[in-house]
Amino acid sequence: MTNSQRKQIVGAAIMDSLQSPSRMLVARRTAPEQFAGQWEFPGGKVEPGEDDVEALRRELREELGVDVQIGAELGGPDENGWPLNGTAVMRVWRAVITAGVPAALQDHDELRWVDLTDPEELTSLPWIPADRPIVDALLETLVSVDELG
Ligand SMILES: Nc1nc2c([nH]c(=O)n2[C@H]2C[C@H](O)[C@@H](COP(=O)(O)OP(=O)(O)OP(=O)(O)O)O2)c(=O)[nH]1
Repeated sequence: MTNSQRKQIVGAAIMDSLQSPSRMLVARRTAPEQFAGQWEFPGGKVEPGEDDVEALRRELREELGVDVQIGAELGGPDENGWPLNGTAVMRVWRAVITAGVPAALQDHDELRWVDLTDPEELTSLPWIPADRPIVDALLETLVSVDELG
């Protein structure tokens, strides 16, 4: 399957700080049935004609009611990010909230700020299975920043 046939999804790892993150905002999906009750990075599909980052800003406004500053991308194994299934791939950026208080306005029934200093708080959540490698990669980057002091 070529890149143009794959659905491009964008997601945000919303943290309390881009420089020294200690908490991340995660969201529990309500639909479709196969994902309901599972945790994810807020975001969604890029619409035709939309830029990826623009799409992420729109999704975060619609779903959570927040504006964000977008930080560095968490690069995945694919040039378009992280493969989700046979037909979709997701780019993920670190982000911080610049306006608004996040609320589960659409697509989610719970939001949670998880403590990144206790990785188990993050890894013990029932994530969408395709997100597990992304969560692991994110935790790895936090460890390496820590080790560098
Ligand atoms: N937002 C998001 N979607 C994910 C993640 N992991 C994962 O497999 N997905 C899948 C679930 C969906 O099949 C797809 C995202 O579609 P979506 O339903 O959130 O997109 P959308 O808000 O634009 O939805 P819609 O317009 O179709 O209602 O990617 C993740 O961490 N975040």
